[in-house]
Amino acid sequence: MNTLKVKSYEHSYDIYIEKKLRFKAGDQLNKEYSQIAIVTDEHVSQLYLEDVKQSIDQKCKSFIIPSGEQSKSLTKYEEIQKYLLNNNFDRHSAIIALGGGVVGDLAGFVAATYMRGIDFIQVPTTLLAHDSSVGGKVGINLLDTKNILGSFYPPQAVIYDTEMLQSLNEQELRSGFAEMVKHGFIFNVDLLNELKGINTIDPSHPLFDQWLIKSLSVKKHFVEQDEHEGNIRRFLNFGHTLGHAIESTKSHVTHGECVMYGMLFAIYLSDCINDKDEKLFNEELVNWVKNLGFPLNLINISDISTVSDKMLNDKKNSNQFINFVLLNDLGEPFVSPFSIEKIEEHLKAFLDLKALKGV
Ligand SMILES: O=C(O)C(=O)C[C@@H](O)[C@H](O)[C@H](O)COP(=O)(O)O
Repeated sequence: MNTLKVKSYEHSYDIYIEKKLRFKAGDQLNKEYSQIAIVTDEHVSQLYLEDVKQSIDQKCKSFIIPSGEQSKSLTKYEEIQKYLLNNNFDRHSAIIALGGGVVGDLAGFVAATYMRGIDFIQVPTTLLAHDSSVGGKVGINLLDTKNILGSFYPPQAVIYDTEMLQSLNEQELRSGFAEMVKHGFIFNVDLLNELKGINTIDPSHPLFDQWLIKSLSVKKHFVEQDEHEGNIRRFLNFGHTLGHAIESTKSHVTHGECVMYGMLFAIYLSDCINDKDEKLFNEELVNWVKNLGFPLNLINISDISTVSDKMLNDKKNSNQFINFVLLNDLGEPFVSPFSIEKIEEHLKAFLDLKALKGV
């Protein structure tokens, strides 16, 4: 089995990566708990809840939430807390988050705050969750603003059965793939080049698990050095400043699709700042992204004021300046502050690019 150990202030934890791991998820729990609540969503529960439940030889209940981002809410947070309380979950109990980023973020935040913190274990079922299940960021949305209530609360373990990725649809695969590409852009250029060699996202590709491990290793690299995002962890937010703003205003697009669009803008912005002859934003990049099926028409001129308003709520901001993660070069991220007026100007020019308009 492939294992990555992640160091954390609280405790170190392992990421286990192997096909069919859901059938032996229970073996990776290294404690006897008084009770376990598996939090999952309507879709995943039908596919994998029984497999995971059966692998656990401990007292186990389940709580099922509606699938989708709207579940990352105060209402669902409160419902799960009440469920735990009404079912006498104590400090020696645990939560297993079985699902994608929504389940992991919500269940993790519940675990972080119930009785001031109980154990939680991430069992990611999506490609996107390779990113969200590692690093301890847990939280929910408020008033359409992404992840604005939350905490850093590392899991006890991440149990990743990559066979489950085969049940994802194209849009879900794209969503997670964007985060793998992000890890390539900000740190592992070899990974980026390998990913650029493919034109379909296929989790049964013989190298897919290895790419995933490389991507997880980039995440590990940043979170181990700056767990609470005082400095370099901000680089993991590449593409998210615009990405989150778009995501909170559109319902039909996924997190990763918005992040990919946000990365394209950040790359364009990097070129404007760097003023080098060789541009990072080029037609080849746009065509690759387009051929993978990423939507490149997520916003138009009339959306600019709405998304820039949303960007003002970004957690990286300081003194009304929007801190964008940009690239000096591939694998060389840095953070640069912009006024909202400057960003709006750049966004207008970006939307006017021929490469984007041609789609
Ligand atoms: O782990 C991080 O740090 C990241 O920024 C990774 C992001 O890909 C992830 O989407 C994260 O949840 C975003 O966090 P936020 O602080 O921007 O809400």
